[in-house]
Amino acid sequence: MLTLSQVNKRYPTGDHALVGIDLTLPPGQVMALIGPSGAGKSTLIRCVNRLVEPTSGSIRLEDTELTRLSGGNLRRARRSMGMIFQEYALVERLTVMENVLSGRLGYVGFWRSFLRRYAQADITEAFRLLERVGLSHAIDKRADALSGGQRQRVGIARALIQQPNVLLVDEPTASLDPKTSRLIMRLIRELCNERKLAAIINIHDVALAQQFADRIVGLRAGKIVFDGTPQELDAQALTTIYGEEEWDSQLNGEVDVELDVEVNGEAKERQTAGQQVSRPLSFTPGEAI
Ligand SMILES: Nc1ncnc2c1ncn2[C@@H]1O[C@H](COP(=O)(O)OP(=O)(O)OP(=O)(O)O)[C@@H](O)[C@H]1O
Repeated sequence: MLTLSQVNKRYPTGDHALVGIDLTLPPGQVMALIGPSGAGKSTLIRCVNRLVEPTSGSIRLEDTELTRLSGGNLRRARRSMGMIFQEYALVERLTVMENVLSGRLGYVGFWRSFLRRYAQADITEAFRLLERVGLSHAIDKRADALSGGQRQRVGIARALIQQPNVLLVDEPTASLDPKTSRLIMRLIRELCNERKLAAIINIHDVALAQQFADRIVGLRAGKIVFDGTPQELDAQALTTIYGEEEWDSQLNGEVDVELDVEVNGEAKERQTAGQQVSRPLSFTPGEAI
């Protein structure tokens, strides 16, 4: 169980990025964190693993108060939080297998870590995870030879080999095409189910959040303004989170597509075509407004 109580973050610049955040994440729950650019989503995730220092408040993971930890205790606590990043954060010149095994570095002693010597059990687990994420054919490939979707699969396997209690996922699909984005979100969802693993996923794509999360939390200007199920995220809730927009037409799956049609290679005519799309519609409010 992860519990945030009255968490505030004020950056030295004066930006009040988080304002009195109260949030409890039960075991096994997959929570999507949505909200406009600058709402504080990344700050919230980074306060949990202390990449960003909260200004005040309490963050507890199981029985451990994370905000008071330092040194070795903080390192040990971080092992129980798997991070998956938008930019993958792989070591480019290392192979897929080596990148996954690097998730174990927090567990091995200094010399083993320095020499990158891993226990046989870790290597066996890395093979198993790579098979699970569909990369068993690519274990010897260098990270810089992988596609975006493959890189994110490596990032997922590396986070899981830590045996975390919670996954902190920061815009996992931001650099991926729509189909790969869905595959990655489905994979994260399935792995959380299989391992009864809780996750906070910072994501801009509302449709993906609705499809793959158990719960959606909406942030606006550092405050929680929505906390509910994917079904409860209606046009009114989206307006509260993102501001006025024609959410109903988007949620009902009808969009007007304006087409620029070239006639004889020269004159341009503007046409509007009503297009029916099946739910959930993939739209990204951060980009749309
Ligand atoms: N290192 C920093 N120093 C100063 N201000 C910061 C820093 N990081 C973030 N902020 C500010 O804190 C607020 C929240 O930013 P944050 O990146 O957490 O939002 P976000 O919801 O993740 O945005 P996005 O969706 O664009 O990534 C913004 O006003 C931002 O300018």
